[in-house]
Amino acid sequence: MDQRYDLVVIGGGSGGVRAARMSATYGARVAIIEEYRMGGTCVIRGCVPKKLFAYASRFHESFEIAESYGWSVNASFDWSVLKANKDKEIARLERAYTAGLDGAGVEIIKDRAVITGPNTVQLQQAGTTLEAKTILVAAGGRPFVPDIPGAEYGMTSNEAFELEALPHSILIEGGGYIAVEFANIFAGLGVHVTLLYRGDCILRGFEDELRRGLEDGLVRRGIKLIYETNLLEIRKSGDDLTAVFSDGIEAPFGAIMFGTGRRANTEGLGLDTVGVELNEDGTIPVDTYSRTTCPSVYAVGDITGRAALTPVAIREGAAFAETLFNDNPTEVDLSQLATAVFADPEIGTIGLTEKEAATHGDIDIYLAQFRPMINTLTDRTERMIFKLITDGNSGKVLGCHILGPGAAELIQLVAVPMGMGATKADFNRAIAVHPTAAEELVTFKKPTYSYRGGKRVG
Ligand SMILES: Cc1cc2nc3c(=O)[nH]c(=O)nc-3n(C[C@H](O)[C@H](O)[C@H](O)COP(=O)(O)OP(=O)(O)OC[C@H]3O[C@@H](n4cnc5c(N)ncnc54)[C@H](O)[C@@H]3O)c2cc1C
Ligand SMILES: NC(=O)c1ccc[n+]([C@@H]2O[C@H](COP(=O)([O-])OP(=O)(O)OC[C@H]3O[C@@H](n4cnc5c(N)ncnc54)[C@H](O)[C@@H]3O)[C@@H](O)[C@H]2O)c1
Repeated sequence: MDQRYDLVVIGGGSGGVRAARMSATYGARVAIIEEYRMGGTCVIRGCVPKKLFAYASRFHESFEIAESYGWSVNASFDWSVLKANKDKEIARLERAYTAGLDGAGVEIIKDRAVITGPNTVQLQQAGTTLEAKTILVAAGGRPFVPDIPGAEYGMTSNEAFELEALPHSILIEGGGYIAVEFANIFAGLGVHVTLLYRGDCILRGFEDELRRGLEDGLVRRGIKLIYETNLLEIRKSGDDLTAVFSDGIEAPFGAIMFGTGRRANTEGLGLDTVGVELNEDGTIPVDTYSRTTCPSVYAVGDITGRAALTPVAIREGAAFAETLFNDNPTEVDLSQLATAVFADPEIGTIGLTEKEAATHGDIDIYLAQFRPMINTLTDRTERMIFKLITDGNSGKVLGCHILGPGAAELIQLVAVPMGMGATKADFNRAIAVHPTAAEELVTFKKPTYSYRGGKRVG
């Protein structure tokens, strides 16, 4: 076999697959190397199975509301059915990803790759070496587990997707996306959940009202929150695990999960042999064309530490292929990123938070908090939140933050006018769709309050 390629891609996840497929479509001879399953984190043990589990966990709430609308529901839940159906769907997606690469003429290699030179990649099992004009590193990341005694008894999101049975209770450490989303999933499926976070409120960096609103939602769903505390040790005690906390308290749980962040898969990849510099956290610094410090080596996706989101990895992979194999230099603009937290209630967010915007000049804040209509026949007091942040002079929308049902879908659409530089007047030109929650975005008459000269007024 002739093993010389225009491009060798390391990692068959969101970024690598998109780059490989597009580059091959533009006529490049491409090989992609994947050591685990084609599709990577998002498809196999990230966004997709997580969202399927989130759907499963939400039926519980719907059944509760249903009674206020006259329905009687006698429901039970079987984890093994959900797990089997999830596995089937993930296997289908994996086949679809493989077929897409095949169809584009990409050579798929199942092995572990190590870079051995600026133009060579070694396959660890096969023991052979591939030659490539360009190497694209799209090897993603893996869960980070704090180094504490008994950490091996805990699990991460990887194992949470493969559980044979649900635990009776779970302690989840962390206050970010994964910890919060999994706390919701497990609670919605009937597990007693405790969320342990070292800070003073979940989702640091998100808009304050949304953090507090989601926190209320978690508590309402029976999730116990422990703040400003760390997990110091895990001990096995019979079928359970004992958690030892930094305040000296010990408590038993059916399972313990770490949602304590992720690290780039740069270790043992041979990057040092070709002079690719790394950031302190192990990610690969790249320029706006995804170039590393070695001219023949590029990097996209989570491994670059830009933004660990699937659509970002895909956009970076596509821009790489455009630049190198379609003679169309394309930079990736990550200045306005919409993102969602698939919890209950849901968060959708884009642009500057109030705190960030207030340091940029005069701004106006439009804030609405109300019970979503579906709750009105129920005794649920939970509120929906819409916050728009606009430039005090031009009216340009700088940030939009939504908490409540459908927030992820809503923020996707808000991202379009915001990308076009829309102002509040542009939003107001749209006639409301009634009765909807999102009509708030086009019917705000005047700011709820403002900042002038960095000080809050009104
Ligand atoms: C639980 C969870 C939920 C998530 N939910 C969302 C969400 O809802 N929305 C969202 O946008 N993002 C979400 N993400 C993030 C998203 O999954 C990642 O941003 C995305 O998968 C990154 O793609 P990537 O191509 O950079 O890397 P990956 O998808 O991680 O792919 C890297 C691949 O490289 C392989 N690999 C690594 N080293 C080697 C080697 N040496 N040789 C061969 N192969 C190698 C790995 O096996 C892996 O398949 C979630 C992540 C997790 C963990
Ligand atoms: N809905 C989505 O789009 C989605 C969902 C899941 C993951 N993701 C992506 O994956 C990335 C990783 O998610 P994540 O939740 O693992 O990371 P994260 O950075 O969002 O959260 C990590 C949490 O762990 C805590 N932590 C870190 N080190 C710790 C330690 N030593 N001890 C105790 N606590 C510690 C942090 O304070 C933080 O609260 C996210 O940043 C996001 O980009 C996105």
